[in-house]
Amino acid sequence: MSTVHVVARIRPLLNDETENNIIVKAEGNVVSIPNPRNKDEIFKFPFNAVHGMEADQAAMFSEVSPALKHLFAGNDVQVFAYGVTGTGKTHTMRGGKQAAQRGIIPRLLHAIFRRKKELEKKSGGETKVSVVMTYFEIYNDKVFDLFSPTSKRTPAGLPVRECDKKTIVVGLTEKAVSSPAEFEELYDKANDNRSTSATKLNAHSSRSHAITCVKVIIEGKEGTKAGTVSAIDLAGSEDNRRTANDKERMLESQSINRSLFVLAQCVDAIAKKQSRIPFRDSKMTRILSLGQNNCKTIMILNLAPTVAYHLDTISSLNFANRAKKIETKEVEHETFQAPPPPTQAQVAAANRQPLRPVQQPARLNPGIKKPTTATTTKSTILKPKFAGVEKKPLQEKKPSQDRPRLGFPNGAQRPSAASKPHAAKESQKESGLSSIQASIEEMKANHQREIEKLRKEIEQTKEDQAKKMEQMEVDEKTREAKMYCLIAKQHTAADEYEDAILNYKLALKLCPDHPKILVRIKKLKMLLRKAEADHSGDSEQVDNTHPPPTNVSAPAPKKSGKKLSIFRDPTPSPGHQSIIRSPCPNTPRTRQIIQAVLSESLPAITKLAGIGPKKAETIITHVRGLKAAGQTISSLSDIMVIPGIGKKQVEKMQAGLLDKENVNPLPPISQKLLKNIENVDSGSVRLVHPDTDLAPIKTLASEKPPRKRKQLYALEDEDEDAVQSDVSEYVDEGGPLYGEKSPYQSPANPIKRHRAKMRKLNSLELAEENAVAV
Ligand SMILES: Nc1ncnc2c1ncn2[C@@H]1O[C@H](COP(=O)(O)OP(=O)(O)OP(=O)(O)O)[C@@H](O)[C@H]1O
Repeated sequence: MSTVHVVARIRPLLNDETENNIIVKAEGNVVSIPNPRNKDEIFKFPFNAVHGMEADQAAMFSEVSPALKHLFAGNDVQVFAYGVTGTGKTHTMRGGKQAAQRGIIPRLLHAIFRRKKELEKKSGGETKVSVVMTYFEIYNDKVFDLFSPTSKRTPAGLPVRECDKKTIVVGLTEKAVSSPAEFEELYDKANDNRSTSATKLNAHSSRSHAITCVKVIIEGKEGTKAGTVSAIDLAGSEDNRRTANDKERMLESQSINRSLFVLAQCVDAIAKKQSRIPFRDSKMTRILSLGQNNCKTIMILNLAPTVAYHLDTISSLNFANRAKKIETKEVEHETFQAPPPPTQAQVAAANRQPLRPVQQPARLNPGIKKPTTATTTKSTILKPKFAGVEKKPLQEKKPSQDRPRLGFPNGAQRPSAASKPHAAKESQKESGLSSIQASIEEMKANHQREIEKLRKEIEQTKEDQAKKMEQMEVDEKTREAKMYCLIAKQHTAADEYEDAILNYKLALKLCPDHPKILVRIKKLKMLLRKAEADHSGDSEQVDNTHPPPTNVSAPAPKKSGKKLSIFRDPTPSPGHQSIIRSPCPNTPRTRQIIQAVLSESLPAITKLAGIGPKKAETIITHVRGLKAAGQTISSLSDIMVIPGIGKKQVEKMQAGLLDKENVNPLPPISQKLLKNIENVDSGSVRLVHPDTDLAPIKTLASEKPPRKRKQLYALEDEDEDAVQSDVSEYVDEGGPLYGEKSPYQSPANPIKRHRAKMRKLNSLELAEENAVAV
């Protein structure tokens, strides 16, 4: 009976690691590491051997080579490397290509072939040694043959079966190997099939547990015996907060961590001598069957020296501390006569010995004797001298002679356990205590990490909520500002610049310093100033130059946008043609409505859409009242306030006019223009604003009057359009304020406006020509 032989190896510093970060030290056969919670307290973990950073590959193999004797005696040997990712497991087991860098597995094979040669030579050819090999990996809890190409893999992997209480991988390729060179070739090729990837912690991280099984069959005079050495390069546990793994790597990592967790649980259960050991919870533990295989087991504990791995290193040390207590019985295989050539199942079966926990031998393998108390005692006595953690403070405070102390000063040697059984017991107790203490520390640290994580998550959630609230506020403001802008546009469309400015100012309060709103306000203010300035001058001009139409009084210009009007120069010089543009208060449609209203004529007013005789009478009464008070109607808003006439009614009137215009083949504008041209006197052009109610001139009806009307409308509406279009463009630009199109968007887009301008120029030229011709 022997325990698992645990050898710790501390890897050297990597390029990105510095000496002042070293915390793990090799002191004889003890690994020392500070308590993560209290740096002054040093934990000490004794093992069968400890190799420091300077240890080479040959030194590591020296820990394994004695097991060759057992192998050639027909025993099984198991070597496995355990440790966190990036601690040097693959380096230890496989190593590099150069002879000095070769790891345990190639060195084992070389040693096997050397011994084979010696044996065969010594026996004078009577003994024949053959070597058969299988190599497979457990990736995401599935078994894949590394001797067969990855393209031949099935998604489910190879099945694992229990046969005669042994774990067998069905369908593995067995390769007979006759020389080290042949092995090297096979091994290198198979390693290409192994699942490795770059992670943040290791550029060539093993994503699987790789298991190399080498069966040595010795045929001699006395019969045949076979021993198998299994070398296992376990994948490393990973802290996924540090790996920055992607989705695929995370899945691998979860599988790796899970299988290692099950392994730790198995080790715990074995150490506590529990009846149920959860081997079947993962394929790796099923195949590894730690402590159940009656074979010599060597565990290489790979450690990183730096503080970055502090907690992981403590976790690994605890695991190894428990694993070293696992007892295994080395059972020599029965020698048998004339063996048939090994079948695939037999080779696989031979990879594992009958498994049974030492404490329940009868249950799993009734053929093997239950260990006696004496055996157990012997095993206990052979426990390492240094057992567990040294607790300096405790030791200094309570140096009582009567009470057993919890630790020893650094470097102090406990008397040999074999010579002093009482001391050995004490040492065992202390070891147990210190390992419990280390576990508690580890648990505390884990809890602390969890709490930290939760705290961060809560903070993050709070931050997110605050951001959401802020965003909601901004959205609300934007919505409100949008509304104000739309109202402002509506006012702009109705030439109510003051109201428009007011609404833009309200929008500006919600979106301070918004450049486009500022520009809009500036423009509107300019327009307002101009309209006010024009108001006085223009009304005089209109009054002077054009008497009001017979039945419609002229509209009074209100604070409104600049409109273009073409009128006769009051003092034209003979032979001189002049075209003078003057601002005009309202759009033609608005003016038409105002004219009708001011006409106080029942038929003219009832012509307006939605106005019946009753409403017309109300309007006439209202207008007369105003006139009596020395006031007049000068804008649509003046009409809106007439009792019984609201905003909707005015919109109806506008819509009605629009419809009429669309069906009228010869609208008054063109007629007015032509009449004026006809009436031109002494060579000067007289183009009037098309408000005058003139009779149609049929002779010139062929000049596509609707187009002319449009041209003039475009001409007159140009500035208003520009404002509207700007607002629309503003909306179209999808600035922070405006997400949707305004229903008040200008009908004329920039191209149309440009075309209208061109048409306007053409029409003016045409008008001039016509005037001259007349
Ligand atoms: N003893 C050593 N001497 C020199 N370099 C080493 C030693 N041990 C490890 N390294 C280097 O450390 C790095 C990580 O080693 P390795 O890939 O063997 O880690 P691992 O434990 O197998 O990681 P994983 O579990 O992710 O596969 C490699 O670059 C390796 O060369």
